[in-house]
Amino acid sequence: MDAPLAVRARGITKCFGDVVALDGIDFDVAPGRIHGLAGPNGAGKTTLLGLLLSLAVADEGRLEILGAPVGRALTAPDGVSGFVDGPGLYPSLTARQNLAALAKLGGHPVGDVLEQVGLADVADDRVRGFSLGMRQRLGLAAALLTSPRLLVLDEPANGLDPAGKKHVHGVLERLAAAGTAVVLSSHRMDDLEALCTEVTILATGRVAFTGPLAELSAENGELEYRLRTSDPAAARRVIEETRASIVPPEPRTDPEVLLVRAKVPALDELVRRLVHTGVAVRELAPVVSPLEAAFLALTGQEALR
Ligand SMILES: Nc1ncnc2c1ncn2[C@@H]1O[C@H](COP(=O)(O)OP(=O)(O)OP(=O)(O)O)[C@@H](O)[C@H]1O
Repeated sequence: MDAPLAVRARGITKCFGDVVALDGIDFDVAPGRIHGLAGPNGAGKTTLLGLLLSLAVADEGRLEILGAPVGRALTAPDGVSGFVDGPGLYPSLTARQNLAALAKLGGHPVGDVLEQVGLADVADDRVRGFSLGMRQRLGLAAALLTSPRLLVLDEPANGLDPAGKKHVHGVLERLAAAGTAVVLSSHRMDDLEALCTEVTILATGRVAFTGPLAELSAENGELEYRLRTSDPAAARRVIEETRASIVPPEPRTDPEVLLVRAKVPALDELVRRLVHTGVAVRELAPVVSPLEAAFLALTGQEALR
């Protein structure tokens, strides 16, 4: 029999007084997937992650975690760990002491998880002196102590430098490859694109999109691209013969660069024609990534060029 879904949410609603933080949320996460949660400030991401960790209880709807219905108890089901609003750590204790305090609840050796998140060298330093990125990594280490089958992380890349981010992404990818489901929120669309195969986009407490990232790809809509060629005047003439269109330039746009709006098939046709005409393509890149474009469209926000 197939393993149960790590998360199955149907019609989840959560209010705080008059504020409807979540309004009929449906979404699924299968084992071994890294599922990204995106949405503007106040969209309900942290509230949803909190429900997955049993930090709060939904007002309405049905939530199943690792195949079992979630009741009203405010304790995370076995196999679930993570954090929202930053990891809870004791600043006066060292990294190792913080984990040792938590390890009483869990099974994984403290030294192993410190090694996994790249904090072995500072294991005996007090957390008070840790940077935001180091605290995030220590929070992840704490979540790994129990070898979770569902890992829930609110903005785990917050404060991480590029190397730290790469390291943390590697840890999460290895966990997912071993069958752990990871649900994480981020405001960085590039991080979500690098790490996740599926996303849920929330807008004012509702699901604007949930599913594979590939479904949000450029084929579903027109995107704007920066096009730099060896001959902008000739390129402009070629564009006019295709289904692509030229976007009027902003005053500060480099005159060598044309902004082109097109769907992927029209873009393919354009590149073929440019090459055929002897115009070299020196740069062709989306102004915003397909995920960011979808995010902005679905949440009613404007792209900045
Ligand atoms: N404990 C609470 N009491 C009252 N209102 C709350 C509480 N927690 C969340 N809210 C409200 O619920 C809505 C959703 O908040 P939530 O923190 O889940 O959004 P978010 O998507 O995580 O936002 P951000 O990106 O800013 O972290 C907001 O309107 C927020 O003000």
